[in-house]
Amino acid sequence: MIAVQNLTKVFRDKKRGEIRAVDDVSFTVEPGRIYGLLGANGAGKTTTLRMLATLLKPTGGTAIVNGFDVTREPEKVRANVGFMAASTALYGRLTARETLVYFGRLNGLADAEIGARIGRLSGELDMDEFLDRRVDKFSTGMKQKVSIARTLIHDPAVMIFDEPTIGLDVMAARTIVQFIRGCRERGKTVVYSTHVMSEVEKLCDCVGIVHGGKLLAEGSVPELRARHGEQDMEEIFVRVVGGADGSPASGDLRLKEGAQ
Ligand SMILES: Nc1ncnc2c1ncn2[C@@H]1O[C@H](COP(=O)(O)OP(=O)(O)OP(=O)(O)O)[C@@H](O)[C@H]1O
Repeated sequence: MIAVQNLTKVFRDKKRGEIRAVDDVSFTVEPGRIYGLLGANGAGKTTTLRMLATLLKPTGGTAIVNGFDVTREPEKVRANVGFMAASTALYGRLTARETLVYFGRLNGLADAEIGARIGRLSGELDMDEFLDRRVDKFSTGMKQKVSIARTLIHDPAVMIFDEPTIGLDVMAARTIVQFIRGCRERGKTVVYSTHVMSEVEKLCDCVGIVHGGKLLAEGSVPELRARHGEQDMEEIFVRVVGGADGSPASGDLRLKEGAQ
């Protein structure tokens, strides 16, 4: 489970001054659920996920991940989390299998366990055909699959994906969406960031619309549709974000405040 309360991250930038990248954000994700952070470039998605994965320290607020506090117990959080960053790099000279063995050992797994995990992940992510080829010759989709498998080699309870299908073709993206659904079925707690509306519709049990570091609206896709009297997620997104930018206020802010 993930419980985020009033999470805030302020960066101090020489040129831009104080940037509230994440501003008083609260949400929870239960095991067996997928929470989607939906936002445009610069909304604060990556910063939120990096704090959950203990790669950045919050300026304020708390985040409890699988029972551990990201600030006070970062090692325990890391042991229970798999974080697939948009910028995950791979060693070009290793094969996919060597990469996974390497990260499995780094996570303290025994070789037999690593072998079993590779077999399972490779099947689920459709990697069998290129498992023993060098990573530097891989397509973007193949690399992304290796990145995901590498991130989840220790079978963590909490899985965090930062825009996992960005730049992928339809087939590779489908495999990854299918894979994330499978994680939910196995009871994992999944947080996922994207700006692709159709993926949110297909995948997320709950969607949080973020903009300017703030969580402006939250709910399942059917709830958001009913609240706005609108079927199209893109239209709902534009209304929520537009409301925050000064056009006639959307009801979401008030509804969220009312719910707290
Ligand atoms: N290390 C940093 N120093 C200063 N500002 C930062 C830093 N990291 C992020 N920011 C700023 O914080 C804000 C939120 O960035 P973030 O990367 O979290 O957004 P995002 O929603 O993930 O966007 P994208 O889809 O482009 O990845 C942006 O204004 C960004 O420029």
